[in-house]
Amino acid sequence: MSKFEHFSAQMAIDAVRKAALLCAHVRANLTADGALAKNDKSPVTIADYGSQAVILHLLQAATPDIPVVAEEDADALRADDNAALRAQVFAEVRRILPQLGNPEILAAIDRGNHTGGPAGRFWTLDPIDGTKGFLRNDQYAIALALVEDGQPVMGVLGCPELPCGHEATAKTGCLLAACRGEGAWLYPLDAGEAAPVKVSSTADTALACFCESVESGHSRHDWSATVAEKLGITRPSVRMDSQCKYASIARGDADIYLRLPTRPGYEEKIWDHAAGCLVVEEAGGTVTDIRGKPLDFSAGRTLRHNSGVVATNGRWHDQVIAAIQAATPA
Ligand SMILES: Nc1ncnc2c1ncn2[C@@H]1O[C@H](COP(=O)(O)O)[C@@H](OP(=O)(O)O)[C@H]1O
Ligand SMILES: [Mg+2]
Ligand SMILES: [Mg+2]
Ligand SMILES: [Mg+2]
Repeated sequence: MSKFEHFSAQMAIDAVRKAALLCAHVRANLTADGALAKNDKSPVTIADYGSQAVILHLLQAATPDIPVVAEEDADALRADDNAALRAQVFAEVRRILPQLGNPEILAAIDRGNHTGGPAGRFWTLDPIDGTKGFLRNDQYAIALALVEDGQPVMGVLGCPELPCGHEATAKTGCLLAACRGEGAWLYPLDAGEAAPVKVSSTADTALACFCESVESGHSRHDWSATVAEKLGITRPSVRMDSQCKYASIARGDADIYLRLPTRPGYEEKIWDHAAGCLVVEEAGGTVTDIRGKPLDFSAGRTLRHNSGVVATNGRWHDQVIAAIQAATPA
């Protein structure tokens, strides 16, 4: 791995940790006026904006020439109607980066407008993945990846509500990081030593544990139930918000992650998958779309050449793809 990648991985981990502090503080104090509905009706909160401001400011300082594809922009925050929410975003960001002025915070959020594409390097950020989970006090993730010539080469997943291990004493909050060709690593979210992670070695699909979105609007639960039946899986699915599902596959907690399209034409967003996909691949797993095609991060802000997502421990990925195809709803 190049010196640049080592440097950018350390910096990305540090940026995600800082954003996680902001998210935890917002969540502990969140009220109904801390969220807005975007044009597509999906929610966005003080913490989504704050996390994006913190990370994009730090990326600008460290890698000023690398553009960013991020989920949010500051348009709604600038509206007169949202003055109270805007003030809360400013206050939360300054708890983490006290020197930042209001215009710099808005400018940092707006740095995420790159179009992506096949050539060169860009960052992609989901400041909070699983905003609906965040609002429900369930799982959420902060996902940052570096994409080079259409391939994720470094990825960091901050998972503030995911326990760091299986022991009863395990701390809540972990972070997974991967660089292409270097494996995947698990860190405590706050600070501490890294340990390598590996996908499960479950050899029989019937014994697999599968996970999917909590939201039936994001992944078809009836379709996945039929797939599970075809694979002989008897355990019910584990429903979990956010890229914590990728973290679960990478750590071997679950064996299959199914994201089955709810409607034709929905294009998955690159920030919803880049970091998670690399972490799973580097932990030894396989990630494709529902037809078995690799995810194509070179097509812009979305995965428009793909449909849905399937991540597994890699042992019987083709069998899972075949079951999905055989169970395609009418
Ligand atoms: N119809 C749809 N199909 C698939 N994903 C969708 C979707 N509508 C929204 N999403 C994405 O689902 C993500 C959450 O995934 P999950 O259900 O696994 O928690 C959202 O990320 P955000 O929460 O960052 O907006 C959003 O980008
Ligand atoms: Mg969103
Ligand atoms: Mg997301
Ligand atoms: Mg998001």
